[in-house]
This record gives sequence, structure tokens and C-alpha cells, in this order.
Amino acid sequence: MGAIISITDLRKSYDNGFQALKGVSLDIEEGEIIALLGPNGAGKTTLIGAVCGLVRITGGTVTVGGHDVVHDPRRARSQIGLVPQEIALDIFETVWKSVRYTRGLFGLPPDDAHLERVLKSLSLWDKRDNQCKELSGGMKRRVMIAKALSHAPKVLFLDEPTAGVDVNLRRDMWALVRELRASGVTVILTTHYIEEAEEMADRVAVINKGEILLVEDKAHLMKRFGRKLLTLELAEPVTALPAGLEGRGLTLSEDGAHLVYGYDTAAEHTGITRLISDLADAGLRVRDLDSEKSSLEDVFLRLVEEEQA
Ligand SMILES: Nc1ncnc2c1ncn2[C@@H]1O[C@H](COP(=O)(O)OP(=O)(O)OP(=O)(O)O)[C@@H](O)[C@H]1O
Repeated sequence: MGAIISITDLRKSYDNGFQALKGVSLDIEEGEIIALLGPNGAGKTTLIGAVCGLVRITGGTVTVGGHDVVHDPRRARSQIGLVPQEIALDIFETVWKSVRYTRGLFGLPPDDAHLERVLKSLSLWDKRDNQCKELSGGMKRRVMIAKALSHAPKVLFLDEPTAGVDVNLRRDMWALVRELRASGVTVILTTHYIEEAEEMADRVAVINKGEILLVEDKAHLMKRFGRKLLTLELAEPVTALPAGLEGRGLTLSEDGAHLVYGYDTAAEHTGITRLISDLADAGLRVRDLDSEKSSLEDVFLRLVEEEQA
């Protein structure tokens, strides 16, 4: 599959001279879910705004579906559905009329069959004649998505789709995004919940201070940066690491009852077999083992901290 969005050396300086994007290049493949992660002020909203034609770019090029956002903004924008973070609905309007109206804004003729499919896929069909003010917060969010899909865009931007949403609704939203992808829509989401990126994204782009630090397949990323911690519970606590076991990446807990061993998941040899046998030789009996994987959150924090250092 080819790139549906192509961003090349994108620069944005605001009128006060602040450089919010410093030469961002990124290709987004058709049909993928890509998560944009970055701390507050990293440039995520500016980047989305530039692709959607809401922010005037000061350098570089962006094409959506082959259409340049500066030279052919209407065609480029027609490929995109944007779901902003804040819910903005005419609360006295019915769901059906809101969605129909938004489609009209794109200069498209009515297509009630398409809108019916969209509302059904979002479990809003039964609510079509309700005024927006009669809907729950989760339903209002889904109406925002229905509006963004009303002109059948190829690309959907979700800006913080589950900010302030409870766990159940968050899971519903994840299922919905997967369904959208299955229907061929490319999804770009920004999120502060790294768990969300870990759960959903095919690829992750980390952005900081207006620059892309990394774009990588999520599975590769976890493998490349991921670490595992193995905790060994000792049958009898010790006061110090036995001689010969220093310098092996082992840490003794304060109570002397646990040894923690950190290793790279990508390493060819983890050294665990050797470690266990060396512990036995040193007279330490292990009662139990526990292992935990570093999360995408650890990877993200490490990356941003390294950049800050
Ligand atoms: N209109 C503007 N004029 C000047 N500076 C701006 C303007 N809009 C944004 N900025 C600055 O550009 C930088 C990037 O902002 P942006 O909103 O893109 O970040 P973000 O990654 O979306 O942050 P958040 O996660 O907090 O939403 C910030 O330092 C911000 O203060």
C-alpha cells in the first residue's frame, strides 16, 4: 500500500517567530493506524492543523491522497475527517440533521444510504431523531465521529479521542477505531494515554519540540527499546549480593528478599540460565519468579528524556 499522506520537511513558524515544526517528514500508509505521541507543546496539534489546512505552513510540502494542501486545499481537505478534542455540536439539532448538514459543507450531494451506514456502525441509528442535547457524553463523541465520516473521507484524525472518557467507553472507542480501519479508513490519533497507542497503533511516531524523534512499527519499537525485569524471590533473605554476582545487572531489594534482574528483550542471550545456575552455586535458593515487560510508556519516557539530556 502507498502513502495516503506525505509530509516532507514541513516547517511552521508562528507569527511571533516561534518554530513549532522544524522540518517534519512522515509518510502515512493507507489503511494504517498511526499514533502521534509527544509531550504537551510538542507540535501535534500544529501538525494536524497543517495537514488539514487549518494552519498556514511556512515550509515544506504536504499532500493528502496526492493533493497538495497549499495548492489544492479543497481536494486535500475532502479526503480528511477531523474529530477535534472538544465536542462542538448544535445541541438543539437532531443527530440526523447534524450529520447531513456537515456532509453538505463539503459541497457533496446528500447520500442518505451512506449516512445510515455510518450511524448504524456507530450505534447511533436509533438516536437519529434525538436532539444532541438528549445524548450522553459518549454518544455525543460518536456524533462527532459520524460528522467527520459524513463525506466518506479516506483519512480520519482523532485528536485525543478518549480524553476524560471512562474505561468502558474507551474500550468501545478502541473497538470502533479497529472497525474503521477494517473498512479501509486510515486513522491518525493523538493521545496522552500511551496505553491507548500500545493497544491500537500499528505504528507510533514520537514528536518532541517540533521534530519527529522516531517513527516505528510498534512491535519493533517494543522489541528495540523494551526491557524486561525478572524478579527472583529468595527462599532466605540475604544482606548483600554474594561475591561473584556483582556487576551482573542484579539489584537486591532493601529487605534482602528479592533480586531484580534487568535485561534487553532484543538481546541474543538474556543470561538467565547462567544466572540461575550461578545463584544456586552461591547457595541461594529461589522460591518464586516474576517477570514484567517495560511498557510503551517506559520507552516513550526514555526517548524524551534522552532528547532532553
Ligand atoms: N498561534 C500560536 N502562536 C504562537 N505559538 C503557538 C501558537 N499555537 C501553538 N503555538 C506553540 O507551538 C507549540 C506547539 O503547540 P501544539 O499545540 O502544536 O502542541 P501539542 O503537541 O498539540 O500540545 P498538547 O499536547 O498540549 O495539545 C507550543 O509551544 C505552542 O505554545
